[in-house]
Amino acid sequence: MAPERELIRGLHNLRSCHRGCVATIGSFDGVHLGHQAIIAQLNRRARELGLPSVAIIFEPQPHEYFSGERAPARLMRFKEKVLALFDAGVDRVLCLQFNEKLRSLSAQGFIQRILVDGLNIGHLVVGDDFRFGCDRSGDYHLLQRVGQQAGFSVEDTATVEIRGARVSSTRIRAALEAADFELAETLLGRPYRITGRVAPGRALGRQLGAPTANVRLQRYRSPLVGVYTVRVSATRGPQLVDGRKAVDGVANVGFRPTVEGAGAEPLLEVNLFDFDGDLYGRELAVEFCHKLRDEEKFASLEALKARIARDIAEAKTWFAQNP
Ligand SMILES: Cc1cc2nc3c(=O)[nH]c(=O)nc-3n(C[C@H](O)[C@H](O)[C@H](O)COP(=O)(O)O)c2cc1C
Ligand SMILES: Nc1ncnc2c1ncn2[C@@H]1O[C@H](COP(=O)(O)OP(=O)(O)O)[C@@H](O)[C@H]1O
Repeated sequence: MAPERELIRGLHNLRSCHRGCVATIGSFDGVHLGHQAIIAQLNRRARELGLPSVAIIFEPQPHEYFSGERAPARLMRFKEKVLALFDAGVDRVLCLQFNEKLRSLSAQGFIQRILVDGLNIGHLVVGDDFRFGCDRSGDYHLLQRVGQQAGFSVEDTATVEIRGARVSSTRIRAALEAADFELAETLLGRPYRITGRVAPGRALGRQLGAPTANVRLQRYRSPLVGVYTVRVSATRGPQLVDGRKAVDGVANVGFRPTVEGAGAEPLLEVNLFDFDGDLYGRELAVEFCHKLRDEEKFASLEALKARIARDIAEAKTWFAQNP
Protein backbone atom coordinates (compact mmCIF):
# COMPACT_ATOMS: atom_id res chain seq x y z
CA MET A 1 0.00 0.00 0.00
CA ALA A 2 1.35 3.43 -0.94
CA PRO A 3 1.40 5.82 2.03
CA GLU A 4 -0.76 8.93 2.03
CA ARG A 5 0.70 11.84 0.11
CA GLU A 6 2.34 14.08 2.61
CA LEU A 7 4.10 17.42 2.63
CA ILE A 8 6.72 17.66 5.40
CA ARG A 9 7.89 21.19 6.12
CA GLY A 10 11.35 21.21 7.65
CA LEU A 11 13.65 18.61 9.20
CA HIS A 12 12.06 19.22 12.60
CA ASN A 13 8.81 17.73 11.34
CA LEU A 14 10.38 14.40 10.43
CA ARG A 15 9.09 11.52 12.55
CA SER A 16 10.36 7.98 12.97
CA CYS A 17 7.66 6.86 10.52
CA HIS A 18 9.45 8.88 7.82
CA ARG A 19 12.67 6.91 8.18
CA GLY A 20 13.36 4.44 5.39
CA CYS A 21 12.60 5.70 1.90
CA VAL A 22 13.87 6.25 -1.63
CA ALA A 23 14.68 9.90 -2.26
CA THR A 24 15.62 12.48 -4.85
CA ILE A 25 16.75 16.08 -4.35
CA GLY A 26 16.40 19.17 -6.49
CA SER A 27 14.71 22.46 -7.26
CA PHE A 28 12.20 20.81 -9.61
CA ASP A 29 10.99 24.15 -10.96
CA GLY A 30 8.40 23.26 -13.59
CA VAL A 31 8.34 19.51 -12.86
CA HIS A 32 9.20 19.17 -16.57
CA LEU A 33 9.89 16.04 -18.62
CA GLY A 34 13.47 15.81 -17.28
CA HIS A 35 12.16 15.94 -13.71
CA GLN A 36 9.37 13.51 -14.59
CA ALA A 37 11.97 11.00 -15.84
CA ILE A 38 13.80 11.23 -12.49
CA ILE A 39 10.55 10.76 -10.61
CA ALA A 40 9.55 7.77 -12.76
CA GLN A 41 12.89 6.15 -11.93
CA LEU A 42 12.44 7.07 -8.25
CA ASN A 43 9.04 5.42 -8.17
CA ARG A 44 10.29 2.28 -9.91
CA ARG A 45 12.95 1.88 -7.24
CA ALA A 46 10.48 2.67 -4.48
CA ARG A 47 8.21 -0.14 -5.67
CA GLU A 48 11.12 -2.59 -6.02
CA LEU A 49 12.33 -1.86 -2.51
CA GLY A 50 8.84 -1.58 -1.00
CA LEU A 51 9.64 1.91 0.34
CA PRO A 52 7.88 5.26 -0.04
CA SER A 53 9.34 7.83 -2.45
CA VAL A 54 10.38 11.28 -1.25
CA ALA A 55 11.28 14.41 -3.21
CA ILE A 56 13.47 16.81 -1.21
CA ILE A 57 13.00 20.40 -2.35
CA PHE A 58 14.08 23.81 -1.08
CA GLU A 59 12.20 27.03 -0.44
CA PRO A 60 13.30 29.54 -1.50
CA GLN A 61 15.01 27.76 -4.38
CA PRO A 62 18.80 27.99 -3.89
CA HIS A 63 19.01 30.22 -6.98
CA GLU A 64 16.60 32.67 -5.41
CA TYR A 65 18.49 32.64 -2.12
CA PHE A 66 21.73 33.60 -3.86
CA SER A 67 20.44 36.06 -6.48
CA GLY A 68 17.56 37.67 -4.59
CA GLU A 69 15.74 40.17 -6.80
CA ARG A 70 17.84 39.20 -9.81
CA ALA A 71 16.83 35.54 -9.59
CA PRO A 72 15.14 34.20 -12.71
CA ALA A 73 11.36 33.98 -12.81
CA ARG A 74 9.68 30.95 -11.28
CA LEU A 75 7.79 28.46 -13.44
CA MET A 76 5.68 27.45 -10.45
CA ARG A 77 4.84 28.73 -7.06
CA PHE A 78 5.55 26.46 -4.08
CA LYS A 79 2.07 24.99 -3.85
CA GLU A 80 1.85 24.34 -7.59
CA LYS A 81 5.17 22.51 -7.44
CA VAL A 82 4.14 20.29 -4.53
CA LEU A 83 0.91 19.34 -6.32
CA ALA A 84 2.80 18.63 -9.57
CA LEU A 85 5.23 16.38 -7.68
CA PHE A 86 2.30 14.47 -6.19
CA ASP A 87 0.73 14.27 -9.66
CA ALA A 88 3.99 12.79 -10.94
CA GLY A 89 3.62 10.09 -8.28
CA VAL A 90 5.90 10.94 -5.36
CA ASP A 91 4.54 9.84 -1.98
CA ARG A 92 6.10 12.58 0.11
CA VAL A 93 7.66 15.98 -0.36
CA LEU A 94 10.19 17.18 2.20
CA CYS A 95 10.63 20.93 1.90
CA LEU A 96 13.70 22.41 3.57
CA GLN A 97 14.02 26.11 4.16
CA PHE A 98 17.08 27.28 2.28
CA ASN A 99 18.84 29.61 4.68
CA GLU A 100 22.35 30.39 5.87
CA LYS A 101 22.40 27.33 8.09
CA LEU A 102 21.53 24.99 5.24
CA ARG A 103 23.75 26.82 2.78
CA SER A 104 26.81 26.49 4.97
CA LEU A 105 26.31 22.78 5.66
CA SER A 106 29.19 20.81 4.12
CA ALA A 107 28.37 18.12 1.59
CA GLN A 108 29.20 15.45 4.17
CA GLY A 109 27.10 17.25 6.77
CA PHE A 110 24.19 17.44 4.35
CA ILE A 111 24.30 13.70 3.72
CA GLN A 112 24.54 12.89 7.41
CA ARG A 113 21.92 15.31 8.75
CA ILE A 114 19.31 14.99 6.07
CA LEU A 115 19.76 11.75 4.18
CA VAL A 116 20.99 9.53 7.02
CA ASP A 117 19.82 10.95 10.37
CA GLY A 118 16.67 12.56 8.98
CA LEU A 119 15.34 10.18 6.36
CA ASN A 120 17.52 7.06 6.67
CA ILE A 121 17.30 6.63 2.90
CA GLY A 122 17.81 3.24 1.29
CA HIS A 123 18.42 4.64 -2.17
CA LEU A 124 18.95 8.00 -3.85
CA VAL A 125 18.18 9.02 -7.43
CA VAL A 126 19.79 12.22 -8.71
CA GLY A 127 19.91 14.11 -11.99
CA ASP A 128 23.03 13.94 -14.13
CA ASP A 129 24.34 17.35 -13.02
CA PHE A 130 23.31 17.29 -9.38
CA ARG A 131 25.57 19.22 -6.98
CA PHE A 132 24.94 20.04 -3.35
CA GLY A 133 26.45 21.21 -0.08
CA CYS A 134 28.45 24.29 0.73
CA ASP A 135 29.95 25.76 -2.47
CA ARG A 136 28.39 22.92 -4.48
CA SER A 137 31.20 20.68 -3.34
CA GLY A 138 29.11 17.50 -3.19
CA ASP A 139 28.47 15.40 -6.27
CA TYR A 140 27.44 11.96 -7.41
CA HIS A 141 30.82 10.38 -6.60
CA LEU A 142 30.84 11.68 -3.04
CA LEU A 143 27.30 10.40 -2.56
CA GLN A 144 28.33 6.97 -3.78
CA ARG A 145 31.36 6.84 -1.53
CA VAL A 146 29.51 7.97 1.59
CA GLY A 147 26.49 5.86 0.67
CA GLN A 148 28.58 2.69 0.70
CA GLN A 149 29.55 3.34 4.31
CA ALA A 150 26.15 4.64 5.40
CA GLY A 151 24.20 1.85 3.74
CA PHE A 152 22.39 3.51 0.84
CA SER A 153 22.84 3.15 -2.90
CA VAL A 154 22.88 5.97 -5.47
CA GLU A 155 22.06 6.17 -9.15
CA ASP A 156 22.03 9.07 -11.57
CA THR A 157 19.66 9.57 -14.47
CA ALA A 158 20.34 10.18 -18.14
CA THR A 159 19.82 13.64 -19.61
CA VAL A 160 16.45 14.06 -21.29
CA GLU A 161 16.84 15.82 -24.63
CA ILE A 162 14.10 17.15 -26.87
CA ARG A 163 14.65 18.78 -30.26
CA GLY A 164 18.40 18.47 -29.88
CA ALA A 165 18.85 20.14 -26.49
CA ARG A 166 18.54 19.34 -22.81
CA VAL A 167 15.17 19.91 -21.17
CA SER A 168 15.69 22.50 -18.45
CA SER A 169 13.79 25.06 -16.41
CA THR A 170 15.93 27.80 -18.00
CA ARG A 171 14.93 26.69 -21.49
CA ILE A 172 11.24 26.64 -20.56
CA ARG A 173 11.51 30.10 -18.98
CA ALA A 174 13.04 31.39 -22.22
CA ALA A 175 10.27 29.73 -24.27
CA LEU A 176 7.62 31.40 -22.09
CA GLU A 177 9.32 34.79 -22.25
CA ALA A 178 9.26 34.42 -26.03
CA ALA A 179 5.58 33.31 -25.79
CA ASP A 180 6.45 30.01 -27.49
CA PHE A 181 3.73 28.05 -25.69
CA GLU A 182 4.05 25.12 -28.05
CA LEU A 183 7.72 24.56 -27.10
CA ALA A 184 6.96 25.13 -23.41
CA GLU A 185 4.25 22.45 -23.56
CA THR A 186 6.59 20.03 -25.33
CA LEU A 187 9.24 20.45 -22.64
CA LEU A 188 6.83 20.46 -19.69
CA GLY A 189 4.80 17.48 -20.89
CA ARG A 190 1.62 19.51 -20.27
CA PRO A 191 0.43 22.97 -21.23
CA TYR A 192 1.90 25.85 -19.23
CA ARG A 193 -0.67 27.05 -16.73
CA ILE A 194 -0.91 29.15 -13.63
CA THR A 195 -3.27 27.92 -10.93
CA GLY A 196 -4.57 29.79 -7.94
CA ARG A 197 -7.50 31.05 -5.96
CA VAL A 198 -9.56 34.04 -7.10
CA ALA A 199 -9.13 36.99 -4.73
CA PRO A 200 -11.02 40.28 -4.60
CA GLY A 201 -9.47 43.28 -6.34
CA ARG A 202 -10.45 46.94 -6.47
CA ALA A 203 -13.65 46.32 -8.44
CA LEU A 204 -12.37 48.51 -11.26
CA GLY A 205 -12.72 45.72 -13.83
CA ARG A 206 -16.45 46.13 -14.18
CA GLN A 207 -16.04 49.88 -14.80
CA LEU A 208 -13.51 49.06 -17.49
CA GLY A 209 -16.07 46.83 -19.21
CA ALA A 210 -14.22 43.66 -18.28
CA PRO A 211 -14.63 42.06 -14.87
CA THR A 212 -11.44 40.19 -14.08
CA ALA A 213 -10.90 37.26 -11.76
CA ASN A 214 -7.66 38.02 -9.93
CA VAL A 215 -5.05 35.46 -8.91
CA ARG A 216 -2.25 36.84 -6.74
CA LEU A 217 1.24 35.83 -7.77
CA GLN A 218 2.64 36.81 -4.36
CA ARG A 219 6.36 37.46 -4.27
CA TYR A 220 7.02 35.31 -7.31
CA ARG A 221 8.20 36.78 -10.55
CA SER A 222 6.27 35.31 -13.49
CA PRO A 223 8.01 34.43 -16.76
CA LEU A 224 5.00 36.00 -18.49
CA VAL A 225 4.16 39.69 -18.61
CA GLY A 226 1.52 41.02 -20.97
CA VAL A 227 -1.86 40.21 -22.45
CA TYR A 228 -2.67 36.65 -23.55
CA THR A 229 -5.48 34.47 -24.83
CA VAL A 230 -6.23 31.81 -22.22
CA ARG A 231 -8.37 28.76 -21.51
CA VAL A 232 -9.68 28.65 -17.97
CA SER A 233 -10.99 25.71 -15.97
CA ALA A 234 -11.75 24.91 -12.34
CA THR A 235 -9.14 22.76 -10.58
CA ARG A 236 -11.79 21.53 -8.15
CA GLY A 237 -15.49 21.83 -7.53
CA PRO A 238 -18.07 22.17 -10.29
CA GLN A 239 -17.17 23.21 -13.84
CA LEU A 240 -17.23 26.96 -14.47
CA VAL A 241 -19.85 26.47 -17.16
CA ASP A 242 -21.92 23.27 -17.12
CA GLY A 243 -20.81 20.83 -19.78
CA ARG A 244 -17.66 22.75 -20.73
CA LYS A 245 -14.24 21.71 -19.53
CA ALA A 246 -12.73 25.13 -20.21
CA VAL A 247 -13.86 28.67 -20.90
CA ASP A 248 -12.01 30.96 -23.34
CA GLY A 249 -10.83 34.31 -22.08
CA VAL A 250 -8.20 37.01 -22.10
CA ALA A 251 -5.66 37.59 -19.34
CA ASN A 252 -3.32 40.30 -18.22
CA VAL A 253 -0.25 39.26 -16.23
CA GLY A 254 1.71 42.10 -14.71
CA PHE A 255 1.70 45.23 -12.65
CA ARG A 256 -1.14 47.39 -14.08
CA PRO A 257 0.97 50.56 -14.48
CA THR A 258 -2.07 52.59 -15.57
CA VAL A 259 -3.80 52.18 -12.22
CA GLU A 260 -1.00 51.15 -9.82
CA GLY A 261 2.18 52.87 -8.72
CA ALA A 262 5.65 51.37 -8.56
CA GLY A 263 6.01 48.32 -6.34
CA ALA A 264 2.60 46.84 -7.15
CA GLU A 265 2.39 43.10 -6.60
CA PRO A 266 2.26 40.97 -9.74
CA LEU A 267 -1.23 39.78 -10.58
CA LEU A 268 -2.90 37.46 -13.05
CA GLU A 269 -6.28 38.85 -14.12
CA VAL A 270 -8.65 36.91 -16.34
CA ASN A 271 -11.76 38.01 -18.16
CA LEU A 272 -13.86 35.00 -19.15
CA PHE A 273 -15.91 35.25 -22.32
CA ASP A 274 -19.68 34.76 -22.17
CA PHE A 275 -19.58 34.25 -18.44
CA ASP A 276 -21.37 36.06 -15.67
CA GLY A 277 -20.88 34.11 -12.44
CA ASP A 278 -19.19 34.61 -9.11
CA LEU A 279 -15.61 33.33 -9.05
CA TYR A 280 -14.40 34.65 -5.69
CA GLY A 281 -12.67 31.88 -3.76
CA ARG A 282 -12.63 29.42 -6.66
CA GLU A 283 -9.45 27.62 -7.71
CA LEU A 284 -8.70 28.25 -11.38
CA ALA A 285 -6.22 26.77 -13.83
CA VAL A 286 -5.32 29.32 -16.49
CA GLU A 287 -3.73 27.79 -19.57
CA PHE A 288 -1.88 30.23 -21.82
CA CYS A 289 -2.36 29.98 -25.58
CA HIS A 290 -1.10 33.07 -27.40
CA LYS A 291 0.39 36.48 -26.62
CA LEU A 292 -1.52 39.51 -27.86
CA ARG A 293 0.76 42.32 -26.62
CA ASP A 294 2.94 43.72 -23.85
CA GLU A 295 1.48 45.49 -20.84
CA GLU A 296 1.37 49.27 -21.33
CA LYS A 297 0.86 52.39 -19.25
CA PHE A 298 -2.10 54.29 -20.70
CA ALA A 299 -2.67 58.02 -20.33
CA SER A 300 -6.22 57.54 -19.04
CA LEU A 301 -8.70 54.91 -17.86
CA GLU A 302 -10.68 55.64 -21.05
CA ALA A 303 -7.68 54.68 -23.18
CA LEU A 304 -7.16 51.50 -21.15
CA LYS A 305 -10.85 50.65 -21.46
CA ALA A 306 -10.77 51.06 -25.24
CA ARG A 307 -7.64 48.93 -25.49
CA ILE A 308 -9.15 46.14 -23.36
CA ALA A 309 -12.22 46.11 -25.65
CA ARG A 310 -9.86 45.68 -28.60
CA ASP A 311 -7.91 42.93 -26.78
CA ILE A 312 -11.16 41.03 -26.22
CA ALA A 313 -12.11 41.38 -29.90
CA GLU A 314 -8.66 40.23 -31.02
CA ALA A 315 -8.74 37.30 -28.59
CA LYS A 316 -12.13 36.18 -29.90
CA THR A 317 -10.81 36.31 -33.45
CA TRP A 318 -7.80 34.25 -32.36
CA PHE A 319 -10.05 31.59 -30.78
CA ALA A 320 -12.25 31.48 -33.90
CA GLN A 321 -9.14 30.74 -35.96
CA ASN A 322 -7.63 28.31 -33.41
CA PRO A 323 -10.52 26.26 -32.09
C1 LIG B 1 -7.29 42.24 -21.34
C2 LIG B 1 -6.68 43.14 -20.31
C3 LIG B 1 -5.60 43.93 -20.64
C4 LIG B 1 -5.02 44.80 -19.72
N1 LIG B 1 -3.96 45.57 -20.08
C5 LIG B 1 -3.43 46.44 -19.21
C6 LIG B 1 -2.37 47.31 -19.59
O1 LIG B 1 -1.82 47.24 -20.71
N2 LIG B 1 -1.92 48.22 -18.69
C7 LIG B 1 -2.46 48.31 -17.42
O2 LIG B 1 -2.04 49.17 -16.67
N3 LIG B 1 -3.44 47.48 -17.02
C8 LIG B 1 -3.94 46.57 -17.88
N4 LIG B 1 -4.98 45.75 -17.48
C9 LIG B 1 -5.34 45.70 -16.05
C10 LIG B 1 -6.40 46.70 -15.64
O3 LIG B 1 -5.74 47.85 -15.20
C11 LIG B 1 -7.16 46.00 -14.49
O4 LIG B 1 -7.88 44.95 -15.01
C12 LIG B 1 -8.06 46.91 -13.76
O5 LIG B 1 -7.23 47.73 -12.99
C13 LIG B 1 -9.05 46.18 -12.89
O6 LIG B 1 -8.51 45.88 -11.64
P1 LIG B 1 -9.35 45.15 -10.52
O7 LIG B 1 -9.40 43.67 -10.86
O8 LIG B 1 -8.57 45.38 -9.27
O9 LIG B 1 -10.71 45.72 -10.49
C14 LIG B 1 -5.55 44.87 -18.41
C15 LIG B 1 -6.65 44.05 -18.06
C16 LIG B 1 -7.21 43.20 -18.98
C17 LIG B 1 -8.39 42.36 -18.59
N1 LIG C 1 -16.82 37.21 -17.33
C1 LIG C 1 -16.19 37.29 -16.14
N2 LIG C 1 -14.84 37.14 -16.08
C2 LIG C 1 -14.20 37.25 -14.90
N3 LIG C 1 -14.81 37.46 -13.73
C3 LIG C 1 -16.16 37.61 -13.73
C4 LIG C 1 -16.91 37.54 -14.92
N4 LIG C 1 -18.20 37.73 -14.64
C5 LIG C 1 -18.27 37.91 -13.32
N5 LIG C 1 -17.08 37.83 -12.74
C6 LIG C 1 -16.87 38.03 -11.28
O1 LIG C 1 -16.42 39.37 -11.10
C7 LIG C 1 -15.23 39.44 -10.35
C8 LIG C 1 -14.32 40.50 -10.90
O2 LIG C 1 -14.92 41.76 -10.97
P1 LIG C 1 -14.08 43.08 -10.89
O3 LIG C 1 -14.99 44.23 -11.11
O4 LIG C 1 -12.87 42.97 -11.77
O5 LIG C 1 -13.71 43.07 -9.38
P2 LIG C 1 -12.36 42.71 -8.58
O6 LIG C 1 -11.59 43.94 -8.65
O7 LIG C 1 -12.85 42.37 -7.21
O8 LIG C 1 -11.71 41.55 -9.26
C9 LIG C 1 -14.61 38.06 -10.49
O9 LIG C 1 -13.79 37.66 -9.41
C10 LIG C 1 -15.83 37.15 -10.64
O10 LIG C 1 -16.29 36.73 -9.39
